[in-house]
Amino acid sequence: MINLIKISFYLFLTVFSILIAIQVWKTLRIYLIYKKKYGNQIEFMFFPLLGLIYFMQKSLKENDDGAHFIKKVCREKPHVKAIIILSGLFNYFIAIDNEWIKFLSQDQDRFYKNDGIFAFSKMYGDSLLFTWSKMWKRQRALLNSSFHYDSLKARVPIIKDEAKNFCNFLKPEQGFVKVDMFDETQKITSEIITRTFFNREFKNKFISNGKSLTQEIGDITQEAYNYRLSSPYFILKSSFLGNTGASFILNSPTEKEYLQRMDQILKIIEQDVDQSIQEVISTGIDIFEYQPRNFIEIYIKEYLIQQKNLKSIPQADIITKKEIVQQYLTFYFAGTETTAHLISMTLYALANNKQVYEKLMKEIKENIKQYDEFQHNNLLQLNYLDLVIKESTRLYVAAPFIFPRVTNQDYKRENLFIRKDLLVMYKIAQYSEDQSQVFKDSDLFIPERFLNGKINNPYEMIPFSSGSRNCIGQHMAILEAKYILIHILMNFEIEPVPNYKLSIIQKVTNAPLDQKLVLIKRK
Ligand code: HEM
Repeated sequence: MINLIKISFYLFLTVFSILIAIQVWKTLRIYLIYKKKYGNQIEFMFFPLLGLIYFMQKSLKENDDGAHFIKKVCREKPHVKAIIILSGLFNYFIAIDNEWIKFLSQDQDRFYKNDGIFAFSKMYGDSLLFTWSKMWKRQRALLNSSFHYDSLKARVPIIKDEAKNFCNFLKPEQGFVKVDMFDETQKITSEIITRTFFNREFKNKFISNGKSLTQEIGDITQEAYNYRLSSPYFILKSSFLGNTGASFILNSPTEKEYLQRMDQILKIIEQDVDQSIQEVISTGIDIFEYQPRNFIEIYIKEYLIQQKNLKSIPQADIITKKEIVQQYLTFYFAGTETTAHLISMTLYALANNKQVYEKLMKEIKENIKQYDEFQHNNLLQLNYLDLVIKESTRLYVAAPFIFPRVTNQDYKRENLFIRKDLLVMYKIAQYSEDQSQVFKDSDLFIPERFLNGKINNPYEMIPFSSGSRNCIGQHMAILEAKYILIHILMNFEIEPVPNYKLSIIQKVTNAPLDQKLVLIKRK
């Protein structure tokens, strides 16, 4: 018996050592190939197992910004075209050269996403953010019309209505108060996404332990993201099995708990999808004539038409309820925190830049008398607000780079070569100072900078990414930000928090460590 245990142990040790040796060799090979081909045009960084997460944490600790290590390379080593971060298990190629970023954003169909959070396929895998090829094309074509000017304009009443819930607990006599800006704005952006998707509210929807459903969607996504990046067990498992394989076999107790929580969310949302399907059917209108009023009805119309004749439809074109549920989750995930980030960081910038704040208030006062009466056309007169928001997306980028991509084949275009065993990303934040006059003093908040001439290279600043997989919701995000900011600025005064130190942590999106960003008082 003891001999058997001994033999099993040595066998395990041998197999484990071989696997480690293979990974070490693969990693070393990447280093040698790229060093030989590009020399100092590539910046190499290495930390065993943790790789990227280690450098983000170090950067946060030392520079109060999880992405500072990339900014540093862009500023101090202008000859560097890409950063390769090696960990032995997951090796990243991050393009920072504008020409290379252009190539990659133009050739997005050569890459796909198969990772992001633990069990990403369960929550998000069949949705616009993560699908690729034919399925992605079909979804993008179906959803594009919902983001056109007229569709967005139709959502203004919901946006205006929700904006009024901002800090509704604050009374004028309380004076200036520190509140969690991220949380307050996220409550609004989250309801806007839900109401525009389902045409009803999720405010009073709770999961079994009493937590709100939307809070749970945010929490599980964040926890599953952190787990994917930091659990040695999952990192090791997924390096051999891929994210999807590793998420569903040999599950640890934590993984089982995550999967159960995800199941609960999916089940509740599927009930809402069923309810919406029944609502459409019960109108009695011929489905071919039905005029969808929101995202879900666009889907339901297609879904019900397909159900009449499923056999004639190619597999990739069949819409499932799972896809509809995941589409809601994706809009929620992609559109809630990011837009809340834009609004709350703009408030932070205004509180800390008095001249900008006063100039913007003057513009708002001159053009808008009453929030309730203010029309969509009034927005066109607020040119300075445009600049303020643009500057906010530049300086306080919601994400420094795109989600990692993989490719089945080595990629080559002109002098750019990417091996298929690398995870590929490109920088979307603006970091280099020497690109043009526009980006002079680029750590300062100066909305007027965009009046100082032309940006030499458009790929230097692409907060919503670029190319075919750019952000489908970017105009909606800007529209929401404008209406919500105008409401806040007309009804509240803001001031900087004394001794506040901005520290940016990289969660699924960027976020300040201390979310009580400004002092705020109801007028
Ligand atoms: C300030 C707010 C926002 C920022 C900064 C932002 C940024 C981005 C970025 C950088 C991407 C590319 C990600 C990648 O390729 O890895 C993206 C994609 C996407 N965004 Fe946004 N986003 C914002 C708001 C929104 C909103 C409001 C929605 C939906 C209502 C939305 C929905 C999406 C979707 C569905 C994709 C995937 C598009 C595709 O792959 O075809 N985003 N966003």
